[in-house]
Amino acid sequence: MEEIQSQSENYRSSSSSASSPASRVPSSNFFYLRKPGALRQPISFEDSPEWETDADVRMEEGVDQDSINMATTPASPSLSKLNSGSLPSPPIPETASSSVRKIAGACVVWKDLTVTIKGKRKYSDKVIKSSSGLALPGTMTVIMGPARSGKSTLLRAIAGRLHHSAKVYGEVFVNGTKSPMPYGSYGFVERETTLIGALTVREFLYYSALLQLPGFFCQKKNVVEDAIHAMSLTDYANKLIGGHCFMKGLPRGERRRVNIARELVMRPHVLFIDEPLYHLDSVSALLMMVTLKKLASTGCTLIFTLYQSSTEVFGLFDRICLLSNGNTLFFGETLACLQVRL
Ligand SMILES: Nc1ncnc2c1ncn2[C@@H]1O[C@H](COP(=O)(O)OP(=O)(O)OP(=O)(O)O)[C@@H](O)[C@H]1O
Repeated sequence: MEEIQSQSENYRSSSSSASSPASRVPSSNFFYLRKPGALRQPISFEDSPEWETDADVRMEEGVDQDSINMATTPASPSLSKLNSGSLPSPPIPETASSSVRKIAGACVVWKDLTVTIKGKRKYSDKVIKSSSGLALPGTMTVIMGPARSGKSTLLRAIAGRLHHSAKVYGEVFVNGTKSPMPYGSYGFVERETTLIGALTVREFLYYSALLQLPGFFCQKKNVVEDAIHAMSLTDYANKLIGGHCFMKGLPRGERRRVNIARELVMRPHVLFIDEPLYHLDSVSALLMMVTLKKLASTGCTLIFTLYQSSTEVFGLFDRICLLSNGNTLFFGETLACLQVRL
């Protein structure tokens, strides 16, 4: 809890100016109800969320990808421990992370989040009870727990994407500012999404970029190629997504990667994923997690839910939020979780 408090203060002072409205917001027992337009204050990111500015620079100057936007992100404090610890963690190819474009992640802090959801007549019991935690740039934070423990609800509450029948109490700070994240600054991958089976992976991502992003078509080519590269989809880029009628489709793992790549074309600072390993076998799950780890190493803040994980996959997480029936049993570094007796 002290870590959460200090990180929140740290980012508030470093990312927001002295006159930031965030410093004027009462920090305790503040009723946080999401309303359109309410509490809108600019969130300070280390680089601009306007992706096309960077694309312009790269196209016009032909600069190497890594030299653009070398925003420094705090290294994962627990990664070194994990690698030196007893947990086996699969090797992450150095070349892959070094060739992927850098993204400035954001520090996300949630404090005393409580969620109630309206049933048929009245607001039900609390689905999430006073949960607190944080996710840092360049790290993977996982929300774990048994079925119906409230994982998806907590993820949605942090992202500000709960249904209007839900009431949220508590606070969420992004880089020290209590404000909904602006369009394009974050991505949210649903558990099950629809892909267009008649298109190839590359075509599908182009269409997504065309629909989601402003700017010229040629600028979007770069972000699409970046997303394909980041999700290790190069071998599948020209293959049909398929999967409808009698057409054989991409394997499940690759379909999930396409879902995530679709959000990556926005170059989000924070990426939320509901169950990235949904319906994946153990090998695909491990490969997916290694890809996500590489993505996090580019600077992006990753927050996702998981129902279960193998030991190898578990060793890749930086922080874990353990839920049971809406209660947060544990929040902290993954290694520390193994030493706690619940
Ligand atoms: N829209 C809703 N209306 C009513 N109750 C809901 C709604 N969404 C979630 N709940 C309730 O909140 C609780 C937690 O649901 P949630 O989907 O967040 O859990 P979960 O841990 O993600 O579960 P699973 O992994 O099985 O999807 C459940 O008891 C569920 O019935």
